[in-house]
Amino acid sequence: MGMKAIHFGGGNIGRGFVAEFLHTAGYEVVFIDVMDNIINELQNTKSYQVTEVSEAGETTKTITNYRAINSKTHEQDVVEEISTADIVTCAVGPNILKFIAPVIAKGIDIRSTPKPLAVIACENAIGATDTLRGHIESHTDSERLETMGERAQYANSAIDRIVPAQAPNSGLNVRIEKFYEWVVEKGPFGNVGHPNIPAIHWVDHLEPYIERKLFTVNTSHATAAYYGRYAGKKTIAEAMHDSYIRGVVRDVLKETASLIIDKHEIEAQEQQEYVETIIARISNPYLEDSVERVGRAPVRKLGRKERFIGPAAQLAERGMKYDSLLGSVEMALRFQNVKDDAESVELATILKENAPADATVQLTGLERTHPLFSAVVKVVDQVQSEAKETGQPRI
Ligand SMILES: NC(=O)C1=CN([C@@H]2O[C@H](COP(=O)(O)OP(=O)(O)OC[C@H]3O[C@@H](n4cnc5c(N)ncnc54)[C@H](O)[C@@H]3O)[C@@H](O)[C@H]2O)C=CC1
Ligand SMILES: O=P(O)(O)OC[C@H]1O[C@](O)(CO)[C@@H](O)[C@@H]1O
Repeated sequence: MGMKAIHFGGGNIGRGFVAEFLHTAGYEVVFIDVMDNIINELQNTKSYQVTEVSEAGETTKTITNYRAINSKTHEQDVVEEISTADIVTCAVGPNILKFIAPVIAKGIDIRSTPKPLAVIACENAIGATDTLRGHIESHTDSERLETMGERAQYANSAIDRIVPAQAPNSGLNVRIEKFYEWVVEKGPFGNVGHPNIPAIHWVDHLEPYIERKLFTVNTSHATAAYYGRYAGKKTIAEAMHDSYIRGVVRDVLKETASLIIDKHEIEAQEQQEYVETIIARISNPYLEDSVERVGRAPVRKLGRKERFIGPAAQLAERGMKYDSLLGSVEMALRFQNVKDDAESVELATILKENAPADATVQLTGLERTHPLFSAVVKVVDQVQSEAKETGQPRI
């Protein structure tokens, strides 16, 4: 029998990144989603196209050999597919992991195949597979936990590829950048060995890769989005074309680079080259990526281990400079009441209903005794005061 991958989330990264590389590696991909339109399209087509766009032109790949199941309406089918699969991946968003865990737990529990299932969460978050595993284990009978390792192995990953929102008439087809990076820890697979997926870079220690990625790509991208929206820019490319915003992004990246070089002993020259690649990537005018997509979910992005507070906290602990990152935090706090973004409404409510220190704790999870805490409280206070004066954040 051929290899089978179950992939949760038939969205942009699901179709344009994970499924592409699973398909190339020879897997049949079974997409699981909760959106009727995506499931229907996947069920009613035999192929879709992934087009890489860059100044060098366009390259198109055709993805075939997939099926799709709606987990909202056909949960038992999903459980059975998981029980005979080789790998489970997901790209649903870090906040959704808890919702997909129960069905994965049921599928793992009834497995009787000799090889354990490989589970790899593909989200923009540190330790996303660990988070998913925690939810799966909490939906597994305690007496079954001891033997879980015979049925499933869990590996964290870092994924990087810019997949903007797609044009409304594009159906399943996805336009993406050429660049990609998929790094996964290999230790958890032990003697069983990791899955054979050529696109994956297997490493012993993931932390340097995921921190470098999150604190360079995502920090700079989100900084451009929040400053860009504040300045009335529509796309990230437009924001990066603005010399002031470009300068701010560079200043922020100097701070995160100093952490990455100091903590992970990455050579300064290597980090500088990485930074230049990322600035070129996020400035790509062919991607038409909106500031709202890249800024989406500001509450998650202001989190303790996330792209701003994560590096700023570590810099503060080391007595190093972090004030440009605070500028990004300030702009993120102004991403309030944005259309179709529930977290931007939640952000506005939290800022409205709480004193600065309480709002800081609630949003960032920073400990009140942390060396970064008072600096963030000041920024929160500043944004709240503007709203009190004008009825809304300055924008
Ligand atoms: N778009 C990008 O450039 C990148 C995104 N990522 C990460 O990949 C993840 C997905 O992002 P996108 O693909 O851009 O988002 P998306 O919104 O295009 O796709 C998410 C998909 O998950 C589905 N979904 C939601 N709840 C579900 C559930 N309970 N069960 C099954 N499916 C469910 C949605 O219907 C949607 O199709 C996020 O964690 C994001 O941070 C990482 C790198 C790049
Ligand atoms: O939901 P998030 O964390 O913004 O994830 C999507 C982000 O990931 C990236 O693709 C980088 O890998 C950004 O382009 C994009 O904004």
